[in-house]
Amino acid sequence: MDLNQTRTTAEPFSTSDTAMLEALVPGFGFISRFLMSYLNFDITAYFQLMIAFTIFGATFRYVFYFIWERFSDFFVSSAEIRLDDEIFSYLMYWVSRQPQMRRTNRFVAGVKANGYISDSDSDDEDGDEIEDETSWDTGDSATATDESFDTYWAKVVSRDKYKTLQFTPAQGSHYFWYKNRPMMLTRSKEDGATRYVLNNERLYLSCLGRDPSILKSLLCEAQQAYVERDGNMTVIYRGGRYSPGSSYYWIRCMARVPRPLSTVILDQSQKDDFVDDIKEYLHPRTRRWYSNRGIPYRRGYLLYGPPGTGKTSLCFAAAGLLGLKLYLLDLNSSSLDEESLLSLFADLPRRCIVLLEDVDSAGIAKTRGANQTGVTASDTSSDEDEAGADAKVVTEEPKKGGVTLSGLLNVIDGVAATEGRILVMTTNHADKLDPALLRPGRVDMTVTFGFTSEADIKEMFTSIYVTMEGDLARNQIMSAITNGLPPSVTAKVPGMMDGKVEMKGKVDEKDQFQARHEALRSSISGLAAEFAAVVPAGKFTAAEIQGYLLNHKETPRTAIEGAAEWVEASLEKKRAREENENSS
Ligand SMILES: Nc1ncnc2c1ncn2[C@@H]1O[C@H](COP(=O)(O)OP(=O)(O)OP(=O)(O)O)[C@@H](O)[C@H]1O
Repeated sequence: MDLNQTRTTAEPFSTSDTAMLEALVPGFGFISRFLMSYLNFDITAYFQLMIAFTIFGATFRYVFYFIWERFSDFFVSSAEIRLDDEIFSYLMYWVSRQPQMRRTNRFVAGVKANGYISDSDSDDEDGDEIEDETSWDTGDSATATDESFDTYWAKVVSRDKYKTLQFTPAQGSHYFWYKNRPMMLTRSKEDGATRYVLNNERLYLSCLGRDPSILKSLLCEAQQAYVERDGNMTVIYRGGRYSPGSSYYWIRCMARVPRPLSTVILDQSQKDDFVDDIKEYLHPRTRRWYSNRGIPYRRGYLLYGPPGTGKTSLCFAAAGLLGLKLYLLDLNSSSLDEESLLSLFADLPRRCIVLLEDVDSAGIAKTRGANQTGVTASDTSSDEDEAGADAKVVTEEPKKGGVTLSGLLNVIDGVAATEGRILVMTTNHADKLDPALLRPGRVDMTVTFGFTSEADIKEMFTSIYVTMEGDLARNQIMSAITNGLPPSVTAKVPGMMDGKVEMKGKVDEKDQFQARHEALRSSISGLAAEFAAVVPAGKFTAAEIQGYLLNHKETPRTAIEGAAEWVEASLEKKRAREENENSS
């Protein structure tokens, strides 16, 4: 066949057409020449057909989407879930646990449950810890030697190298069955998403039919699954950002075992007053009472005292006792501005505790100029102070970055401030705080923490050395009940000889534990008195005493013997620090 002739007769395009095609479809000339020379196939002869197919395809696609959209409007129910809402985490958590979803061939792999909660939130971690501990404990306590620890530790270390992989569906649509109904989950990134992966993601959950109740029931189930994994743990959120430059959210950071209030060493009446006041505030009649009188339903507390005296511990214990979530916010962050603060407070649930730690160091205390006077919460009820303070708010110069005092005051009790939350602020220097921050309505109760009294020291000692039921695996309770106490101590405890428990007949293990526990506790109280006689009252914080005792946590006798030396060294250090501070 004459190639030149074929080309001239079959070529329906002029040179300029071919040039245009080359511009539209890069490589067109090369492909067409290649097909012609090797396969003797003239692509240009079919070009019109191809264009017709393309137009048909595009039209079909458009029509298909048009019909699908109309169909969806009438026959599909759909729920949109946004990233900045907690329900996003509920659904991701639920989805990541669905066997059908685990089989999807397009997924996001990660070591976090869904990428929206922090590492420490890994819900399985605590469980693993307990499992490991139990498997270590189940050996005979007498043989719980270095060797068994080494085995346990090798297991923990090797497991920690491998974080559990979690899989969530990738962007696009995924289909699954829920309660015998076909469902579709679409994960998409909306316009405006930045290079940060997490920005602006949405989930769409759809089902056939105009009745959305199946979607609501799935979302409720997801919420239940998410909430149930916390059990009675105290859930802690912190105000933070998913990425630099993005907005502030409350990010769930962990769920911790609640701290019993009894483990916080503080005057019992102070503890009772604090907790009773919160309980009274949370009572539904109080809410009615506030609203009937037009008083904003808010309550604020100031926990004031030297570092390490138990302010945070009390707040955490109260949250655990009342089953409230704890929201932590660091006012020192320079990226936190007033708008973020407002939106964070607006996002708070109705009942929760917001903890602002060390408000004195947040910079807001120093923005009010030099005319500050030493003020405590009790001073603040004076109208004069209040008026003066509020007047100062108006003249305050806005700070560059960070939160200003007026910004904080607005959030706490401005017109747009949220109602129902409990605000707890802690400080080491109440005198540095502006009176406006401390006035009633913002701070309604002050709890003062101080150095340990003699009774506190005894209580700390007892709480460290007494064996608690939860400390040990069940089969270790009896043998380890002596808790390292030397025979000289345990021999004096009824029913206990040379550190061993006398078993008289078959007695319920738990009752025996209780009886021995009581006996041992009274014997430890003797040691506690000895310790308290050496450690002077009013000189040390609970954290300091706890720190010392933890160095001898198995050997109370050694702790008592070394106490005098520790007291002297610690007091000397304190004196030197004070002198340093005074001279500088
Ligand atoms: N009153 C207390 N009762 C029991 N434990 C305490 C007490 N005070 C401090 N501790 C222990 O000391 C450590 C620090 O306590 P915590 O964080 O509550 O002190 P803080 O007063 O909030 O300190 P800071 O002002 O530095 O934040 C914790 O491990 C806690 O268990």
